[in-house]
Parts: sequence; structure tokens; C-alpha cells
Amino acid sequence: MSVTHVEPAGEAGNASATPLLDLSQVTKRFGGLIAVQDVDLKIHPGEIVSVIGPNGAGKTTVFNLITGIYRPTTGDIRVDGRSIVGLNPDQVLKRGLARTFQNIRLFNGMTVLENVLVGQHTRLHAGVLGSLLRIPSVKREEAEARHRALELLSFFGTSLVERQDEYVINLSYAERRRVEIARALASQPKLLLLDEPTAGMNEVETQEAVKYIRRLRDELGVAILLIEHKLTVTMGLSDRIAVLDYGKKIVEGLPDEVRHDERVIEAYLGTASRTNPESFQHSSAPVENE
Ligand SMILES: Nc1ncnc2c1ncn2[C@@H]1O[C@H](COP(=O)(O)OP(=O)(O)OP(=O)(O)O)[C@@H](O)[C@H]1O
Repeated sequence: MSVTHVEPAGEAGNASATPLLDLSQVTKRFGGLIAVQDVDLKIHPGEIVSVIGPNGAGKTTVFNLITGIYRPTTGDIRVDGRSIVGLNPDQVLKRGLARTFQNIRLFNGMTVLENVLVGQHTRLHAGVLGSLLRIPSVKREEAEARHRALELLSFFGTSLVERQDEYVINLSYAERRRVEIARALASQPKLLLLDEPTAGMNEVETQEAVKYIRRLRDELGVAILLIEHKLTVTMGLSDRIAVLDYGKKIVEGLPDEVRHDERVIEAYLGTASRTNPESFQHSSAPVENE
């Protein structure tokens, strides 16, 4: 796969390098409601960063701001030093940011392979006319796209490759999550935003997801920004964790720092967690929904 490998973050010098993603004083208002307020967040190449916080803290809004679904009311969002404010989601994708959604968004009437092929649309050159006339260069491009899509599916082992012609609706929830990630990877992103990638998964599936998310970074060099509620996932995976509460970033630090921070315990964990820190869970864990 031709995704450039990038050294994992935390290396000396990273702090001074231009961040891959740089949110600066980002605020989003919906009428009188301030969903996100003055949030600063930097992600460097090869980092895995989690955004956590209670229900309604502003996590998904941050994702929607980064990916061009919403425009910040104030503040700036830069990718490799260039502002992306005002770009639409397709343009943001072309700048190297791909995402998955809290509720899986696949084309259920398409096969596994077709769903991943759709993810490559930003990289294909054939126009409508070329496709209709089936000119040789288009056929070649289609064959290459198919080859790349199968390569992406094989990142998750052989099962999705074997089921490439199956409609995604017939796959298990965990498998559909993988297809969604494969489709996001098809645009060759520098940064992948994963919105609750283990929601609705059992323990075994969750641990498998943790492994492949780490491999995305280690083997493909893709930086990852994660919204995730499960302690085992965020603590085990993240280089850094940013905590939102009522739209503001109240803490940012290493997993161990965040875990023991009083402000986080107050805001997110509630007093119950003082007696049981392992209960670092969302109060209403999301269930599978489409
Ligand atoms: N399009 C919108 N219009 C109005 N209010 C919105 C909109 N999107 C989000 N909000 C509000 O902004 C706040 C932050 O919502 P957001 O979905 O970002 O929180 P969250 O941290 O992702 O929550 P959860 O963990 O429950 O998914 C909430 O009060 C929400 O109701």
C-alpha cells in the first residue's frame, strides 16, 4: 500500500514541527448554545490522540468542524500549516483527512469491495465520458483501483477479501466497522478520525479493534484522532488524551495524567469512579444503530 510511513509521535523535535492538524481557539455556536469553546488541539504525524468527555461535551462537533461539516464560528483549523476553514467535506478529504462515523455509514446495497472502491473516488481521474466509453486508460485505472481496494481489505486479514462480493448488510457489525475503515483508508489519508470505533462491540471485538487501530499507525503511518468512551481503548492506545467538558478542553495529557486528574474525575467519571477508576465509561454506552 502506498501510504507513506511516518515515525510515531513523541519523538524529539515533533513538538516544534508544523502539526499535521492544528485547531486554534476554535469555537462553534448553535444559536445561543456554545457547543465548542476556544479549543486548541494539535496532532502530529504518527500520533494517536483521543478526545473524551461526557455526553454533549462537544466531541462530535469537533469532528464535524475538522471535517468541514460545520464551519467554526471563530478560530482556525490548519492542516500542514494551511487553513481548511471554509472547505467542504470533500475538499477536506482531499487534504488528507478521512473519517468514520459513530453510526456506520456504508452503502448497504453495495458489496464490500464496491464500498471500498467508492472511497477511492477522490483519487481517480476518469471522467464520466471516459467511464462510459470504457477507454483503455479507464479500464486500467479501474483494475488498479480494484487491486488497491483488495489490498486495503487484506489489512484486516483474509475474511473481508473472501467476502468481497458480499453485500455489507450481511456482515457482522464488527466487520462493517472494518469495511468503513478500509473505505476511509482508500483516500490515502494522513489523518484518520474515528468516531467511537468500538461502540457496540463485545470485549473480543474491541480488543481486535485496538490491535488494528494501532497497526494503522505503526504499519501505515496514519495519525489517528479518536472519540472513544472505553477506558481500555483510550488508555491503551493514546499518545495523548484531550478532555472536553461543556465544549471546553479542560485537560490534555498522557493517559496516566488524565486518568488521575481531579478535573476529569469530577467532570467525566463522577464520584462513583473514585472508588472504582475502572468504571471510566460512558454513562449510556452507545449501542449498535444504523
Ligand atoms: N447541529 C446542531 N444544532 C444544535 N445543537 C447542536 C448541534 N450539534 C450538536 N449540538 C449540541 O452541541 C452540544 C455538543 O454536542 P456533541 O454531539 O458534539 O457532543 P458529544 O460530546 O459528541 O456527545 P455524545 O458523547 O453524546 O455523542 C450538545 O449540547 C448538542 O446538543
